[in-house]
Amino acid sequence: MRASWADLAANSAAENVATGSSANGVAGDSSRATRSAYIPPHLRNRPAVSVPPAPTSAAPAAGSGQSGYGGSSWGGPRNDYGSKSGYTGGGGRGSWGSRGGSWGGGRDQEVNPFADDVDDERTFAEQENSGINFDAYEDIPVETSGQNIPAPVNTFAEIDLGEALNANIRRCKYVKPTPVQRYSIPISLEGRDLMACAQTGSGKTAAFCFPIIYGIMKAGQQIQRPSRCARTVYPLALILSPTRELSMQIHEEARKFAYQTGVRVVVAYGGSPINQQLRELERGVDILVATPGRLVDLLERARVSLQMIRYLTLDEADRMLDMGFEPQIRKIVEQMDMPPPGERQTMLFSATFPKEIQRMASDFLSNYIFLAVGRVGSSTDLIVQRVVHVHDAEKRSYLMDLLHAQREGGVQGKQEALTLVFVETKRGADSLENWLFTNGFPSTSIHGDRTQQEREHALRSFKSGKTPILVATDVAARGLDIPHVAHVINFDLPNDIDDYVHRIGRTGRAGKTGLATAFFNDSNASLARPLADLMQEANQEVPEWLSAYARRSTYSGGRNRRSGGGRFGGRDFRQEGSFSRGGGYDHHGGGNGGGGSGYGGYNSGATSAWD
Ligand SMILES: Nc1ncnc2c1ncn2[C@@H]1O[C@H](COP(=O)(O)OP(=O)(O)OP(=O)(O)O)[C@@H](O)[C@H]1O
Repeated sequence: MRASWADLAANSAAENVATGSSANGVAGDSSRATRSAYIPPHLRNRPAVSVPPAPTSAAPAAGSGQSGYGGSSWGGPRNDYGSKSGYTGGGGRGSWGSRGGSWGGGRDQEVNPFADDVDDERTFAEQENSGINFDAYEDIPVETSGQNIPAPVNTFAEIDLGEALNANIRRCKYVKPTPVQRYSIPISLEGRDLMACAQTGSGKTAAFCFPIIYGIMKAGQQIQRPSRCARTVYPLALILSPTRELSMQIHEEARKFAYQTGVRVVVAYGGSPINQQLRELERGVDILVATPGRLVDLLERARVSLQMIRYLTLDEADRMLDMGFEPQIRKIVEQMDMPPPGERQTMLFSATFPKEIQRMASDFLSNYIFLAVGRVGSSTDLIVQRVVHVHDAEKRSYLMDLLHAQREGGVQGKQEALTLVFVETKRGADSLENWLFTNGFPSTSIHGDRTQQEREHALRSFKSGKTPILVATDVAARGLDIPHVAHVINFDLPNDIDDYVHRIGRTGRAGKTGLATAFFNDSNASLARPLADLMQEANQEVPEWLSAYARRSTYSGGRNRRSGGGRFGGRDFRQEGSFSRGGGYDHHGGGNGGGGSGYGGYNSGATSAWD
């Protein structure tokens, strides 16, 4: 068993144990409550109609006559909390308590989730999102397949998401939808099930959050939840992700999108005190973001019921249905009280979708649309990939050279740039972090043997630039959206090419450019061919020695057959003759159309980098 899988196994195991450790960074951040009155600089002097400022006092927006949803008089979805919750509905914008707020008397104030953005602005001069290079997305290949596929949109204005959500989109400084958003939001708004495969850093989180938030806002009062006997809560949407940090991140993003919409988002993940999470749940939950282990714990304690789930999202869905997580996911989705496919809406998202996983995932879906959004198919590809031949014994000194060069010249001119170094084992991470530190490179590490507090502290320290080098196992490979990661170094390469795709995707996000360097030697020979192919498809320079490795490697199939081929991280397995369900379906190639060779099968029995 590889240590990187052990990381996750450790997570899972820990999720079933309520630790006695003190409050973690997410929930225990007392400074946030006091920041709710602060209006960040980028929101000052804006006309109120364009971006409603954060509330500055306990006086709620609810009852102001403004509707949080499109102008209708929507009373908010909170019908299972009654007077106990302190939420009074009555206006479009429900308000919940800040974390420290008292929940029995009066109406609590919803904490402004945009307040933290100010910290980023102070640390890094460059601001995100508004400067996104959308031209790079113009020639992106897109494929959709399935029946009656809704048309894509070009602008957010074409989609009716309601004023409150639109205001949050503006607060996030999203000017245009990204390609995956252009296609998937109309599909999801029509209530269709979806399997979406789109490149790393292309905005999948918003793509699944917007329709869920809108759907809950729209359903509003019509949703009748069971009366709250005992202390069971009934979320309407469930978003599952494989790691604690990713769940925390999705929660933070979703809270921004749901700000002042009346939709309440709560997170539950292992390694931090369950009682605190239970308290948050008791205050009401519409959207529950969770890791599987902690959710199973909550379900077994009957503190959460899935009976009212209308929306189910698996982020990093291929990972969630991989061997490690599949039993837990099946338990949650098929063996508890969740409505079956067809009665709930199911959305699966990832940057990679092996065909065998697609086949398994189709159990969870009903008449779904497959969406593949490819990489940018030109030399403007956002991540520059380099691979260097380095023997194990020389890796440290090579790394040192790279870091010195980076310090002197900056990566792509960015002095403040962050560097993420992936290693194979937890011990290897500790050892490399220590070595870097003693050699004058402030660094930290994240892996499954560190406590949750240590992991969160490490991530904060890295994000802030205090320790601009993060040594990580695969626990940090998926989903984490850390601005200013300019360089990803695969000190140890993974066994699985899809893991490589996710790792390098920690840079070059949201239209920005990034650099990925891989240390390759004989022990990585099995990766030579898929790596050379991937680099070639992305218009990267493939060194002659790597091509020679690739030619020599006997191609045995298995996990390293990339399922997407060409410019996609995955293509609809139903396109293959073997698919027999459901009859005919439409198939559209968008952008530059299809193309790509496609590797065909995927051997679920093969070991992955997570094992
Ligand atoms: N329409 C948009 N305009 C500008 N920025 C956007 C837009 N949508 C999302 N973003 C930003 O793009 C970044 C990447 O988004 P996100 O983390 O959702 O990517 P992802 O596709 O889920 O990546 P991964 O596959 O690595 O999980 C985030 O910082 C997000 O705020």
